Amino acid sequence: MSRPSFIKSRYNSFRFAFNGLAAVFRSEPNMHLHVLASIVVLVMAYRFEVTRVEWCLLILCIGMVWVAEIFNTSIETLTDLVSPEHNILAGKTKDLAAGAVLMAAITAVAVGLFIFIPYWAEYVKTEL
Ligand SMILES: Nc1ncnc2c1ncn2[C@@H]1O[C@H](COP(=O)(O)OP(=O)(O)OP(=O)(O)O)[C@@H](O)[C@H]1O
Repeated sequence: MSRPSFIKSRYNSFRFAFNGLAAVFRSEPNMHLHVLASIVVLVMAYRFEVTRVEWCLLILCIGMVWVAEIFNTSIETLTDLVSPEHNILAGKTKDLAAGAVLMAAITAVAVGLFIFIPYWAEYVKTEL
């Protein structure tokens, strides 16, 4: 059997990765919440004209939460495959993965508050 060309195999890698992204969006209600939160944050960042460094921090936080959720979904899927029956270690594995998402989300909220509180305070002072 001939090996696929370099370009074809790279193309397939990207296609599989996008399939994975699409699967998370289809199957995970939590991902819909992350997307909604990301849109709210990006709109606020645009509205308040945050600095270039603040844009970078916000985008990093959004990416961190999305990546954590995608890994969480991957770990849940693998755990269900390996241990469909009740098992303490399977439960611990899923709890750890969910804990990672929570930690990422808490970090993102903390960064968001540090960035936006001064803008909110300025808005309240000048507009209300
Ligand atoms: N096979 C199992 N053995 C033991 N406990 C399990 C098992 N599967 C799930 N659990 C427990 O139930 C919890 C929820 O598992 P579930 O697979 O429903 O995740 P989920 O609620 O869909 O997570 P998410 O909301 O992140 O998608 C786990 O965190 C774990 O504590």
